[in-house]
Parts: sequence; structure tokens; C-alpha cells
Amino acid sequence: MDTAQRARLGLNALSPSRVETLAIQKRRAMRQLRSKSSLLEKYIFMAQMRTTQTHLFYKIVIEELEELAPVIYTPTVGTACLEYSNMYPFLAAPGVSDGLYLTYPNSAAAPTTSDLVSMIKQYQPFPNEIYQPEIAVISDGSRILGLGDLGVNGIGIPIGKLQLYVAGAGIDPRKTLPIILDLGTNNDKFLEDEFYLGLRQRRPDEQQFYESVEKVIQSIHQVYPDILIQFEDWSSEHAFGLLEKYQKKMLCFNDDIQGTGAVILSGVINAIRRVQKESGVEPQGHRVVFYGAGSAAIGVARQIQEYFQIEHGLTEEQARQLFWIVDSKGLVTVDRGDKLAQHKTYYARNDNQGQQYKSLLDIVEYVKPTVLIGLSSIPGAFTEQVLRRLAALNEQPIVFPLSNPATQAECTFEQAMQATEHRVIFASGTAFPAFTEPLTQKRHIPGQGNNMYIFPGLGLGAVLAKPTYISDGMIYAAAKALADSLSQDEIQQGWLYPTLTRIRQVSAIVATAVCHEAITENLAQSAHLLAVPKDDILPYVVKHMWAPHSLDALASSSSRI
Ligand SMILES: NC(=O)C1=CN([C@@H]2O[C@H](COP(=O)(O)OP(=O)(O)OC[C@H]3O[C@@H](n4cnc5c(N)ncnc54)[C@H](OP(=O)(O)O)[C@@H]3O)[C@@H](O)[C@H]2O)C=CC1
Ligand SMILES: CC(=O)C(=O)O
Ligand SMILES: [Mg+2]
Repeated sequence: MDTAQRARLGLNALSPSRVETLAIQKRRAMRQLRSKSSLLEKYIFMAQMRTTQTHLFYKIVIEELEELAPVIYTPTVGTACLEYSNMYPFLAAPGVSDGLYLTYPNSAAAPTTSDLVSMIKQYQPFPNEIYQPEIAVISDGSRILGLGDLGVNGIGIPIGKLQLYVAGAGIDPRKTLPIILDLGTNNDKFLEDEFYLGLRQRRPDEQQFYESVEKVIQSIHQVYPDILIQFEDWSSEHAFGLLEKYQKKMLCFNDDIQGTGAVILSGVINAIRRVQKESGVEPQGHRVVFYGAGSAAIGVARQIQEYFQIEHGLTEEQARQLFWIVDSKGLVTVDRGDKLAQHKTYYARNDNQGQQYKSLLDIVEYVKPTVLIGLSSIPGAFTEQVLRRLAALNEQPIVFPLSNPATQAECTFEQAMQATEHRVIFASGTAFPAFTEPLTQKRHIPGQGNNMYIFPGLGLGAVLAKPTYISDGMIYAAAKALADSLSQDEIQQGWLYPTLTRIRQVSAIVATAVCHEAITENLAQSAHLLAVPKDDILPYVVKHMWAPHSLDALASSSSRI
């Protein structure tokens, strides 16, 4: 707002007279941000900015994403969720809500569909704007990163994911809807904590759970019929149950199963290409051990399996045999003697000849893997011994400790580099610092295998194509597009993922692949997209990406959007 506008609206006495560009506002904000000594303080500073100065917030996040991703996303969002009830009153400006809280008591006070519809309509984050969200991220807080059941505190995750949609894929912030479904928590610490802000009840039984979620989804669709729903950080059993129930019935996906599957497939494709080129290992010669057998691990295994079948001509059975899955009881085998959760049975081994393997070192010795993927939330599980053994077995061991946040990672980049004489091919869920070889001073930059490279582009593609549902083919197309999005320079440096500074470009490529696939499968329903010539889809996607005011535009420090 310039001086004349302020005077006209009778606002000129409410702030100092100077009118600033966004560029100078950004310089001031960066100086403040960098003066904060802890990541959590930075998170709080940014959270306040998001709800008061949305343009400035996104200008900073987009232009300084490498610096800001660890603040607004993993690892700090993990700490923020742990602390959410302690910080909540200080996070947003008074009267501004940071997300939609759907509270669902497990009693006679349970909301009806009409109650839920009213609650959903209450959330109007931009009071002077028509609010018509296109993407909702919903969690019930039951498995927040690798930190367990955090109940209502899990709201930080939908908020963080949607910020990346805006920054990474140019989704208009006015079209985003973060939702926490508060069904209670089984976290005793929270239930006893006087500051915990969620429902003080235990989680419902299975029947109640599925009935409640069904009612919530129906209510969301009553208010916003075409919205894309991203399921995020639900406990694994429910993540699979909900995906199976809804995948083909509505526009939705599960980020932990499908987004993670796609992003890690993409990194694995580039790792396999590199190891083939540099060490001569044929793709079919890989053996993959998953440490962890939850939604993320099984999602990744399914995607990699599909890759071997599609790209390398393996039969389903041949491809399945490339995987060994480990859970808290050891290697998953058909004869282990316990009842396996449904999602584990497909990968249970039957070639162990009665032998049961418990420790990871024994499993590495038995399988002799070329790839070790951690999705267990067990910090330090990839011990020096395990890593050394992998390095003895492989010229270039592929090691992906993917659990989040960094405190839960199975090993650090430094540990993996040191134990493998710097030969490891590495990606982690949360970014680790670069490693410099002491003798040669050669600097290695680790990969970040995080679904943030997939879900923004996948969501953007889905919003533009409006498919009846998100198919497996679209997820696979997204993974392939990401794998092929690396520049020559990035490939030469041995990277598995593109630099984060290119995330908008990469998301546009991923979204384009999703649109193409939706059209090919006859699922796209957007008349606009269907009228675009095939070769013009990428520019069409780019044209639809939102960006904050341009650098030189005058912007009032009090205007949110
Ligand atoms: N990098 C990324 O983009 C992503 C990372 N993740 C991360 O993946 C992790 C797992 O997520 P998710 O699969 O949904 O969660 P779950 O909690 O469902 O899965 C954890 C798995 O680890 C197993 N496990 C636990 N303890 C051990 C142990 N001592 N030894 C071996 N296995 C063990 C569990 O076994 P059991 O089944 O017996 O309980 C379970 O199968 C989280 O840290 C999450 O943050 C998730 C999504 C994306
Ligand atoms: C990255 C992510 O989705 C997770 O850790 O759950
Ligand atoms: Mg997640």
C-alpha cells in the first residue's frame, strides 16, 4: 500500500511513514532471522511471519530455500511438533488460525456430518478473500515423522507440507488447507501434560476410526468437492487401510507410501545408474535390505519393484526376490512364528531354511546387500560394523538412512563416509552437512531423499489435470521424471537428486509428467489441460505457478497476500 492509499483508507497514522519494497523487507527479516540462535526460535519467527506477511514469508522461503527448508520443515518441524502445545499461543497473530482443527470426541459428543461441515467452513485464513482450497494435507498425528504419536501437536506437519507446496510448486497459499484430525492420542506423556492442547482421550478402536474418517472425508467433500487430499503421517496400518479404501474413489494419495516410494525410487535409479557406470554392477545384480517395514519402507519397496519389472524386464517374482525386509523382530520370513501385519506378508522370505536372523549385522552377512535403506526411526542402527561390512562387500555401497528428523536417522553422512573410505552412495531423509575428506580436502555433498521432491509436483499436476483419481502410473511417472530431471552438472557431481534451489523447475517437470500420464490413461478431466498441445504442457504448468510479488513491487508490511 503506498502513502496515498494509506491516507485514503485512514490508515496513515497506524504505521511509520516509510513505504518499502519487498526486497528491503526481506533484508530486514533475514537479519532478524539469522540473529536467532536456535532453529526453533527461527521456526517461531517464520511461523509468525507466515500468518502476518504471507508474501514476504514466501519470498524468503522461495529465494532462500536451502537455508529455510531445515527451519520450516525437517528437522525443525519435528521439534516444533514436540513443542506445539507449549508454543501454540505464541505462533500466530491473535485471531489468525494456522490450520483447521477437527476435534472428534469419542463419545456422545462426536460431531455429526453437519457439525463437521460447519467446522470446516469456519476456517477462513484470508478474511477478505474468497477461500476455495484445492489441496488439503490431513494427519491424525498418530505417526509424526519418526517421533511417534503426537496427537494434535501433529498439525505442524500439514502446515509444513503445504508451505512446501507453495514454495516448491507454486500452489497459491490461498488454495491450501492444513488439517489435523484430533481423535485423541495414545501418548501417555501428552495425556498427563497440563499444557497438552488436544483431546484427552485414547484413540478409538478400528471401527470407530474408519467411521470417523469416512465422516470427515464426506464433510470435506461437501464443502470442497474437488479438493485433492494428501494423507500424511498416519500410523502405518491406517495409512495402508485408508489408501486401499480411497485411492480409486477420490482424488487423494498417501505421501508416506506413494510420495516416499517415488522419491526414493528416483534416488535409487540414479544410484543404480552411477554404480553401473563406475563399478560395473548390473541393475539386476542389486539386493536391497529395508531396515524398517512400515508404510514408508513398503511404499518404497513397491516402487523399486515396479521399476525392475518395467525397466529391466524382471518378472514380478524375480523382482520381489530382490528385497529383504526387517522389522523390530528381525528379518521378515514366512516361518518366523508371529502373525505378520498384512503389508509385510508380500515381502516375507521363504528361502531362509528355517534360520531366523535378528541382528542387522547377521542379516547383512546373510543377504550381502548392495543397497541398505533405513526407514525404522532407530537412530544409529547402521553401526560402524554394519557400514564397514557393506563397504567390504561393495565397491560403492548404497546407503539411505531415511528416517526423520535427523535425530532418528539410522546413521549420519559423516559416519557413512568414514566407515566406507568415502565410497558410500548416500541419501538421508533430513539434510546432513557436507563432508570434507581430511587428506584431500575433497568435499562431498550428501543427497536428501525426502518426499518434498515429489509431493509438490505431484499435487500441482493433479490439480491441473483433475484426474478422477491418482493412479500408480502417475506416481511412477513422477518418480521417473524426478530421476531424469538432473542437469549434466548435477550428474557429473554424482548427485542423486537435483539441488533444492531448482525445486520449482523440478516440480514443474514432475507436474508435467503427471499431467501427461493422466491424459494417457484417460483420467484427466480438466478441459483446459486437454486443450493444450502435448508439447506445451510444461509452459502451461509453469504459467499456473503462483509467485509472491516481484522484487520491485511496493508492498505494505501489513498486507498478508
Ligand atoms: N525420507 C522421507 O521422505 C520419509 C521418511 N519417513 C520416515 O520413515 C520412518 C518410518 O515411517 P513409517 O514406515 O511410516 O513408520 P512405522 O513406525 O510404521 O515403521 C517403522 C518400522 O521400523 C520397524 N522397527 C522399529 N524398531 C526396529 C528395530 N529395532 N529394528 C528393525 N526395525 C525396527 C518397525 O517394526 P514393527 O513393524 O515390528 O513395529 C516398523 O516396521 C519415519 O522416521 C519417517 O519419518 C517417512 C516418510 C518419508
Ligand atoms: C518426510 C516425511 O513425510 C516423513 O518423514 O514422514
Ligand atoms: Mg510423512
